[in-house]
Amino acid sequence: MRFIDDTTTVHGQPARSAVLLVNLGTPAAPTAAALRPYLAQFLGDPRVVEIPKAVWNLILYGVILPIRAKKSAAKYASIWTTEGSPLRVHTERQATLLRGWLGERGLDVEVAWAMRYGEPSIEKVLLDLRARGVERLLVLPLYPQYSASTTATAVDEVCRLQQKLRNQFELRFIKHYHDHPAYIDALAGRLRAHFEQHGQPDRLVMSFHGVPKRTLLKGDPYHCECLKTARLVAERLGLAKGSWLVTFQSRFGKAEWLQPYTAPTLERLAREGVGRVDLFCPGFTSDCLETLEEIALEARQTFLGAGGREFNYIDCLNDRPEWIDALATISEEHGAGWLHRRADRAARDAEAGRTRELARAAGAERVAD
Ligand SMILES: C=CC1=C(C)c2cc3[nH]c(cc4nc(cc5[nH]c(cc1n2)c(C)c5CCC(=O)O)C(CCC(=O)O)=C4C)c(C)c3C=C
Ligand SMILES: [Fe+2]
Ligand SMILES: [Fe+2]
Repeated sequence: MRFIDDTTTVHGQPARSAVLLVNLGTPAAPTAAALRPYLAQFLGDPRVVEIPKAVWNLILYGVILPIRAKKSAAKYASIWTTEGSPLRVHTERQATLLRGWLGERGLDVEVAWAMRYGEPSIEKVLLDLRARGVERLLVLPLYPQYSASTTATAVDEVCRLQQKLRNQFELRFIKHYHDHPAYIDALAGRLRAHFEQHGQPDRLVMSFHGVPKRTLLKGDPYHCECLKTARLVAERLGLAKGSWLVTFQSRFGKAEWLQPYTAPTLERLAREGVGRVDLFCPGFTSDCLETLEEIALEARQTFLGAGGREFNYIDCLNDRPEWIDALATISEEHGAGWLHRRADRAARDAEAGRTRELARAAGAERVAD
């Protein structure tokens, strides 16, 4: 048996740590050709669509992909930037900034980022970290609320690769941080800044990505975690009861998803005479197709078209300092006493030197230079 790290593992590298940010993934280009493989991988994941493979593959390849690839490509084209897909741009920026923040806290860690679907794949990034001597890996999915369709599949994928490594990582996973004070503070800070600039709306809508309702009935805690996040944010800001509500967006397929749905709720609010709605998506840590197109463009039209007077979309946390600080705090807490620190770097380097000598003496072929 040949393990996939057999060509990358070397002896005598200083032990290193890394934080791996994992996000959902995004197509490489806003075209139907790029959407097809991305959607096929995403919607072909049995954690995402829980329909028996034989049946689902017929529907996916026969009906969904031919239509959706084209439709979604047009939507992506409407939000694409000169730097690429917003989700990718924000995720990369978060990783770069987080590395600096962790360094300031005395940690000696790399920060890598990977996508569950598309590129850079978890496989590619893990092998790269392996080759560079990363030993301890803290996996931080960029989903504050745990769901089987997002967090669990990212964990599955890391574990699938771990099975293929001769020299495995020492792993820690962050399951969720939907109620972590640093995350709640970052959300509250984002909203406070918005209200200071624009005043208070008649209604604040906090819209989360939906999931099929049956996953809640089967025990997925996602719904409860979304509600808790929203309640804690409202409490932190002292929002009056009735001035805010939670909705769920991005429904896919015909089955019932978590309710209330975002778009029909906006229509109802407009019909009831609510003049100004501000909409925030606390579960999305980066702006992406689902916020920039579905909410900032489409939902706005829905609300205004139904008679609403003013609709303000509030940007996600993206690269806001409070958010990067929260990511640093969450990483530091989960990696306490475990993630390597700058202070012991020299000792680790010296130790690696001794290991190299012994490996050479034992005739090991691959030794770090
Ligand atoms: C059965 C289908 C889907 C489930 C379940 C689902 C859960 C889920 N998704 C996110 C976050 C994001 N989803 C995004 C895009 C997206 N989601 C689905 C379907 C399901 N999501 C599709 C088909 C797509 C692709 C676009 C489209 O064709 O509509 C994105 C944006 C990606 C981007 O490139 O910008 C995010 C982010 C969560 C958090 C979640 C469950 C909790
Ligand atoms: Fe989604
Ligand atoms: Fe959508």
